[in-house]
Amino acid sequence: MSTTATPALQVKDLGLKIGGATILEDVDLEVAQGSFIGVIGPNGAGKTTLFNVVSGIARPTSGTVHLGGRDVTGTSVHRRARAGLGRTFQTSSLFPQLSVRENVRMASQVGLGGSLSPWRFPSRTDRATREAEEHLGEVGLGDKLDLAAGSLSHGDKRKLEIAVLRATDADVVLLDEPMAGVGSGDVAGLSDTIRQMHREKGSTILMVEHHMEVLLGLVDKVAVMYFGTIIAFDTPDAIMSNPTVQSAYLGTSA
Ligand SMILES: Nc1ncnc2c1ncn2[C@@H]1O[C@H](COP(=O)(O)OP(=O)(O)OP(=O)(O)O)[C@@H](O)[C@H]1O
Repeated sequence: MSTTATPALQVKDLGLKIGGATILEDVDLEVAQGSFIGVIGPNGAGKTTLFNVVSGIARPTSGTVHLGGRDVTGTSVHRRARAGLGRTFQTSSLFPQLSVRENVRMASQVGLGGSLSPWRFPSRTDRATREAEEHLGEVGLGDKLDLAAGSLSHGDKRKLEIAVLRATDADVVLLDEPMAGVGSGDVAGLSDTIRQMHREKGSTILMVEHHMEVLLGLVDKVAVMYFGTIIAFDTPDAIMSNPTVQSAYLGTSA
């Protein structure tokens, strides 16, 4: 199989049972390299759980996860991050007391192959700082480098998370509701930032987002989850006119 034909991410027959409850069942998804996939579905459909299984936070009870053709099903979160997987969470994962620059610099340092010990690779640390400032300029936080991350507005925190992701140099990026809690004035800017990350870096992106207008404006394909499984995976137009999707999820208000 040629490299370009290898999917960036492949989940096969994925299942997760917790206690007596089936959270995921028979989830199959093949994501081509460089594509941008939206993941939608009603509350509790299993979207975040799928991201948790893909990133290694949760272990599936059946099925496999492959990243770039490599089986990572039993591996740790850390190992998957090293294999090029990055993600954001519904709630922020920033270091609130550290500066905006420092949050991204640490990610850059790791992305450059260094450790988190600044005294061990001083030259890399300098490069990491330069890169961090570049990424922060790209997301529109160039004038907030020295502020504590915790003092930023919600919209700016989400931009900072995107800058952190860019710095980690992740090939496959999972964005979990990046627009949640973002004010209407920040939605377009954040959406542009995500689009830019996808286009310039060629990252493969999977994004859970309830803000349908934003999602449909960004993605190539949409996966629809319903009761722990994927009931449709197609282009936005095909999804919007799919009768199964309409009756299961979108309803008459779509
Ligand atoms: N650790 C757990 N223990 C028990 N049930 C869980 C656990 N994690 C998730 N669930 C259940 O699994 C189902 C799927 O949850 P999940 O958060 O993945 O849904 P979601 O599609 O992301 O929802 P939302 O859009 O509201 O974020 C829910 O019914 C949830 O209560």
